[in-house]
Amino acid sequence: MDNETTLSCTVNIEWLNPQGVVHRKLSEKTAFLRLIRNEARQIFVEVTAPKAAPVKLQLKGICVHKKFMNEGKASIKFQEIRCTMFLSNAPPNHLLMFLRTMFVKMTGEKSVGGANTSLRTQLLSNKPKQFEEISPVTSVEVDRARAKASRGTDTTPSPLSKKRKLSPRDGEKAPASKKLYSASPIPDEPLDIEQKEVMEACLTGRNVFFTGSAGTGKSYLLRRVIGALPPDVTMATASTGVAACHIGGITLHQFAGIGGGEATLERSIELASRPGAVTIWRRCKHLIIDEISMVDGSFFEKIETVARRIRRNEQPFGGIQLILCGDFFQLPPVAKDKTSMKFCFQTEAWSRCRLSTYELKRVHRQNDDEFIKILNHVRIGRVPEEMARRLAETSRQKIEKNGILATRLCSHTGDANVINESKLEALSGEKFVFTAEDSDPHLGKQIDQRTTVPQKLELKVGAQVMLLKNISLATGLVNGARGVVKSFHDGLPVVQFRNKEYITKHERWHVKTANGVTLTRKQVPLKLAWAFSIHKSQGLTLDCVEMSLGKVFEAGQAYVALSRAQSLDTLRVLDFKATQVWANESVLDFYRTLNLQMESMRLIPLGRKENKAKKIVRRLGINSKAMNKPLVMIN
Ligand SMILES: Nc1ncnc2c1ncn2[C@@H]1O[C@H](COP(=O)(O)OP(=O)(O)OP(=O)(O)O)[C@@H](O)[C@H]1O
Ligand SMILES: [Mg+2]
Repeated sequence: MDNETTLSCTVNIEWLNPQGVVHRKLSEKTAFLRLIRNEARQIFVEVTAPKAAPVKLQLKGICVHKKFMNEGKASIKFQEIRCTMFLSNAPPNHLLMFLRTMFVKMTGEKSVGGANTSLRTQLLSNKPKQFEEISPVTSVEVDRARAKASRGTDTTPSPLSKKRKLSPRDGEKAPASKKLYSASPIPDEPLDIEQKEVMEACLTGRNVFFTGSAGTGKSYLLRRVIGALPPDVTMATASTGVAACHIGGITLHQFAGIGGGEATLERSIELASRPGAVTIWRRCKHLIIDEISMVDGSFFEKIETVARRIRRNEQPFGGIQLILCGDFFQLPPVAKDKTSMKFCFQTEAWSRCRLSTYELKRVHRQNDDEFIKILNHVRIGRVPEEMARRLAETSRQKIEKNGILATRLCSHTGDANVINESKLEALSGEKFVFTAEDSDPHLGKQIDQRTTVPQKLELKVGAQVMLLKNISLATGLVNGARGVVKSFHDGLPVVQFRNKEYITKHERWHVKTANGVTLTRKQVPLKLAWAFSIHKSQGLTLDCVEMSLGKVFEAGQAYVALSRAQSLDTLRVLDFKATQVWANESVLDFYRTLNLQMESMRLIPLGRKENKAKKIVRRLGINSKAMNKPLVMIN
């Protein structure tokens, strides 16, 4: 497996002659890169591939193009030897770690007798010739490299900026790459122990389903799993557009290419056999689906068959690794006919996939124990009287701060739109209109489906807004932060957030379509936030929320709404009644069986676990119809 000093990916190397013509090439779909050091402490990157002789290139005077690092791509230009190495299809997080090690080691390298050792000194040296693998970076090295990089010393590798491309010998140092010199290049918190276990299972290639209550970090973990898999063969999807944006993916429907799923199986196979769709189906090795609770079981079954037929492989999903995540206690699939609706776990396809199942228990969204306890009861639809009273009491709370009003969560989408439009109209003052610049104006609809960034945004002073980009973690200017428009400066909105006033500027969003084309939208990072629908809020963490649950119409809808809040203090529930909260019976059965199986797994030695689990389920008379076959559990 890759670590900080090694990387597996596709590698293309081109050597140019003095006239700038390529005179030698190396092209390896799966190559292995290693950072090594010789006896003179010079650093090299070594490329090995199954059928080619190893290539060692000294990392000296290099320029690194890393703009597309998040897509698993980068290039390293070795200026002195006129050679460029193109890396692609690298797991983005591994690529980031690899480049960081390279930058830190090169920058931190002591120059006395080190990287700058002359050829003469080397030849005269009687040290035995040998290469050794570079050790992982330490925090001391990071600090030393950061300090040195800010001074722009000779050994600092440069990101390839526009300026350098024009005049590579201008001698001026490009700014050091902040991300690559940071203590933790992956800007998030470390995974907790349960999340790590799931991550490991996902990387072994097994089919995995992981669940857990709202806020246990399922989507967070999923983003990390996506970052650890090769992007060209990994399809990150979710059942809804908002959830897909949250993990930087596309909707499952967009991926499948069979329309809404109403077509017959034969017609669906025809649709998936069209040139664009078929390539995606054949290329895919890892299919990731977030918010699996909202995927209609019939659609899941259909795409499972389509996958086998298109890929001409009778293994479940035609041999694609499945990584599924979600909480079936949250919103069910949107179905016109409720009687025929089924959850994915009620299908034969689900059983065939023999999913290793995990449940995350540690809640990260809330850290208020009382609230977590209440939410756990709401989740299963059993709210004791004193908890119902506690929720009802929040109706009198004042949760507004600095003019930022609570976001109203509505059970119906139409209501949310009406509230936002009418509140904006009611404000006096000039209306400012911000129209997004799209890289391809004809594909604006596709960008709409892939981001929550509006094409047309109308604002006035006093408008309640939500931030749509991570600007600064330290000051709380993060995706989802709530604010109010204070004024306009040079035509751009100035927004008061909880702790900070911020003058917005245009930001860019890059989205990838199913066939790999990158589309860009440039817009101010805001959207109106007087109200959202509960369906659109699934998966989000919200700052300050208010709701009336009188009109909820789905099992789990009240749970989704309540669990968006981070604490009881930032929540206001108007007219709460315990009857507004209920769970679906099949879901309750599914989780009861799951818990029993998990419990039995813990008690019984490996090998006898499945039979014993079945026995327990039978003995307790639990309805196991919800699950056609026992799940495979991994301890
Ligand atoms: N290991 C972690 N350390 C710190 N914070 C974490 C960790 N995992 C998740 N979080 C934070 O917890 C919050 C909830 O995470 P996330 O949205 O992934 O939960 P979820 O299980 O997907 O919830 P939902 O079921 O509502 O979609 C986020 O703010 C996320 O950044
Ligand atoms: Mg989520």
